[in-house]
Amino acid sequence: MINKLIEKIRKTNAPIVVGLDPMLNYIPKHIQENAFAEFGETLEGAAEAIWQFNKGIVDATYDLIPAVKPQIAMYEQFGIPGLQAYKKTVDYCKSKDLVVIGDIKRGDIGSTSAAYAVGHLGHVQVGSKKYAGFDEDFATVNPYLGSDGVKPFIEVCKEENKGLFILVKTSNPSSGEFQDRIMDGRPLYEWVGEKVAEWGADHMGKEYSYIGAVVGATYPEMGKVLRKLMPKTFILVPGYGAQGGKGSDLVHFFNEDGLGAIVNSSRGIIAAYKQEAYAEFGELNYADASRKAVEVMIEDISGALKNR
Ligand SMILES: O=C(O)c1cc(=O)[nH]c(=O)n1[C@@H]1O[C@H](COP(=O)(O)O)[C@@H](O)[C@H]1O
Repeated sequence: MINKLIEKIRKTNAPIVVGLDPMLNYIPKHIQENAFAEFGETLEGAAEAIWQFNKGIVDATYDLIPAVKPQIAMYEQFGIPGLQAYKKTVDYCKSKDLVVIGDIKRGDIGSTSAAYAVGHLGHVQVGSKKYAGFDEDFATVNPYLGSDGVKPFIEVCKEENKGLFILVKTSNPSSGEFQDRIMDGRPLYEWVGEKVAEWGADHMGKEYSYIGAVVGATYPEMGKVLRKLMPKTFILVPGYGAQGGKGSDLVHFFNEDGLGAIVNSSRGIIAAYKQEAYAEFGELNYADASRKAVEVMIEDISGALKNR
């Protein structure tokens, strides 16, 4: 799957991911009203609204981008109907040939991680039959429980030709509270980065490993160090746009081959129509505003990479 992701990045010339993180307050009124007219002001109504909203964005952007990253919490808040909207979104994006990164941030003791891995990336055995669960292409993993919490995910990726992005240095303001703590002379995130590179070395695609890392756009200096520490690791870089990351901050997340990173923006794309810069589109044309925001993001990142 890492090979497909790289191939699609080359084809689109866009090392970006659109984060499908729908909140009801970003969803245009006409979509909410239609969904509520059919299903009432219920969890089913909310789930229908987020699905219709996502479909509009995917239809307007799929030809420009290699991948999407639905964040499962945004769906889980609407209970079972929300999870059904998550699955519908995953399947629809796959039908549009997009690579789907399930942002599930799981990680537990080995046996529980194995169940998470099967449910999201693998197939579960039911009697003589096997079934896929959510069936994303990649999943995000929290490595805090150590190797035995991560390895079951790696095993399933190997069997199923899937991939991971493992949290190394997160984009949020307090990520340093634990991740930057110095242990044996180096920050914890470097130890984690080194471990991710080690896990990845045994699980290579053609050019990069299918065991990737997550490093926030909001910490460009740390990104530079981690890029060098994990040369064959693909880095998912969230924190662009709504959290303040810009193209010029991101050049060192990429290798000399122009590859090695993929930058996520969620609110900056899906709620673009709410920004002054895209106000001309209006609420009805929210998806066109998202398309424009994708074009601007691609230009910002590729411009920065050209000028480095
Ligand atoms: O794993 C992630 O994707 C992630 C890691 C991280 O360090 N920071 C981070 O923001 N994310 C996710 O990336 C998305 C960022 O959303 P926006 O700030 O709206 O672009 C959310 O889905 C977050 O859960």
